Amino acid sequence: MALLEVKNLKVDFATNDGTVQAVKDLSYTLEKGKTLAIVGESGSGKTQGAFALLGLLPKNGRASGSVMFDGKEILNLPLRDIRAYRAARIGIIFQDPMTSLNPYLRISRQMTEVLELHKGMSHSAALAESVRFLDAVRIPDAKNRVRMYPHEFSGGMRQRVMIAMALLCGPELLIADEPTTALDVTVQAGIIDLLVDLQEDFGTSIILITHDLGIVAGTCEDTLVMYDGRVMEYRKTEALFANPEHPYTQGLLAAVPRLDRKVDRLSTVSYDFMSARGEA
Ligand SMILES: Nc1ncnc2c1ncn2[C@@H]1O[C@H](COP(=O)(O)OP(=O)(O)OP(=O)(O)O)[C@@H](O)[C@H]1O
Repeated sequence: MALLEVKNLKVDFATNDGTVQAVKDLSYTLEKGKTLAIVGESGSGKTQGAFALLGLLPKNGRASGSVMFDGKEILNLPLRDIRAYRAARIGIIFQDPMTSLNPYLRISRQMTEVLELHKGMSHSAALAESVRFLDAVRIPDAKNRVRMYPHEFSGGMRQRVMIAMALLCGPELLIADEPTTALDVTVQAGIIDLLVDLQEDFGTSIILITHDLGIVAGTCEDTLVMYDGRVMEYRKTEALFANPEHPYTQGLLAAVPRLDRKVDRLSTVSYDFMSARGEA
């Protein structure tokens, strides 16, 4: 059974000028432990299509269609029911870590609260677990840094903290919405590499939302290309890169560093990543 099955998802927004159809028809399937990239230009409906799964749409938004998670319909569940899925079974990381991190609370407090609430852990066990997760996302000196406030971390480190928080309760699915867009290129490579490693270690399924096809190759098994709220192309990433069928995908690929230079690009990324390990 698939972990996530999205069928004919639609998202509409009521505005003063009428209805905006942000997502017109979105269907895909994600198996356990697999990684799917959802790619498309700004405004194509990637984010709202993911927010709809978790009941995170803005107030004027309405979703219809079907979202089966682990065999159960979760679309439009009452808030208290969908909250049981958020964090515990489905984690989300945003482009800007400060969307999820409270600037006024130490990281330790923010992480331990989640574990105490969702896992019923004692404070000392939750603190030890928080340090373990900060270690897992390669925050040096996690034992001491856990006491810091978000602003005391660099952008790349804050993104790592948010990944640690999203993984804390062992979610089966992690939705990463443009997780590296705000970061510079070397730090981006480190974060993507980290996600791939964590996916292997924790067996978490990942949906990676991005406008950048360049970070998808070598990261995600499947790629779904969205344009104007619809699926343009949905295939194995390798096949899509080798032979893009849809003219829109061909255009997106043309905007990525040239395919015939792919090997150069990848080796540059891995080189950058080595130096990025000591980053931030
Ligand atoms: N609250 C809202 N009211 C009306 N329209 C909205 C609202 N939120 C989003 N939209 C519209 O929905 C469409 C899809 O937005 P969405 O954020 O999903 O795009 P995206 O592909 O994720 O783009 P980006 O990469 O810029 O985040 C856009 O046209 C956007 O203007």
